[in-house]
Amino acid sequence: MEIPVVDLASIIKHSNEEDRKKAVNEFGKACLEFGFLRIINHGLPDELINRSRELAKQFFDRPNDEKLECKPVSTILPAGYGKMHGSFGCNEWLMVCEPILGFNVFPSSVPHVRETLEEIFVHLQKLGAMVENMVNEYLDLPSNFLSQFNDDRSKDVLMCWRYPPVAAEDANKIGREEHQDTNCFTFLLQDDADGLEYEKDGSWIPVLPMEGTLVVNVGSTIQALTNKKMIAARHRVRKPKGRNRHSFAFFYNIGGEKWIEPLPKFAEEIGEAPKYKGFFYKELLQARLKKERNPLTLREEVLDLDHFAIPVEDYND
Ligand SMILES: O=C(O)CCC(=O)C(=O)O
Ligand SMILES: [Fe+2]
Repeated sequence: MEIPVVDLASIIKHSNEEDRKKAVNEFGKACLEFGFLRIINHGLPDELINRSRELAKQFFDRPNDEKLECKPVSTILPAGYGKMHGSFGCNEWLMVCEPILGFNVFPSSVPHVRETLEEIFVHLQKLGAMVENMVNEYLDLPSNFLSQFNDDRSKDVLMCWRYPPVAAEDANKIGREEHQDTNCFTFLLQDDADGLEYEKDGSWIPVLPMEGTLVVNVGSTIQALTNKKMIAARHRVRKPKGRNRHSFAFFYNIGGEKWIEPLPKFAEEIGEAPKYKGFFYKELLQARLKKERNPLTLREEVLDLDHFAIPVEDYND
């Protein structure tokens, strides 16, 4: 089933109240029913998107030893270049963090790559705050509740990905393992290579590239806070055929010290048992990151939100 497309023009332009409410409603409903949607008229300039894509591509085209010089300098947030070495292929990434932190590492051989990727980072961060406010309104939470709860922007991350092409016989194999994003909201900018799929009611459905749109998906943190009203849909990426696939994934994150548990409004206050135990966000994140960076991690060591689920039979205890 095609994911919904939500037009954000009325939100960006602060136009009439009726259109604004309509957009908030459509956005919120898509988070409940799909956990995956597209947005149009999202306010990100086309020119900036194209420039960012072009420079990320130029970076990945540089020789290996030059890319390796962009290895992370910070152990807190490993901004910089990395490459996977697992059965899912040698996907490469360039991780960009909040520019003010000063952790970002870029090659001097690609002029303007820093300014450009840090510029799109800031735009995506604003979009994240806007979407968070829309969801806050849709869920009828106290004004600014989510933005006050999620008040640390230093953990936001932009991942620029390159999925290298594979031999013909391997095409269509999975190049990025199925997962839920752990964060609040993710914004995805794909190039024109297909491969992204999301899971709905047990089926895998392609999210085909569509120029002018940004894909948004809900993360596990929002699923837990809403007691599974909003869903963090699983997604995965198939290996590209005969060419590289590039994408940007911007993670509107939350601080590791935040205690995440279903809000009473979506549990006790409406007579529903909480579906998750409380946890510190970092507990969920750490096991995921370990897996991503160390292919030897065993599957059973990887935590996802289900790890904190309260079994149904315990609901009424
Ligand atoms: O490359 C994509 O389209 C998806 C990337 C993704 O799911 C992620 O980075 O979490
Ligand atoms: Fe993801």
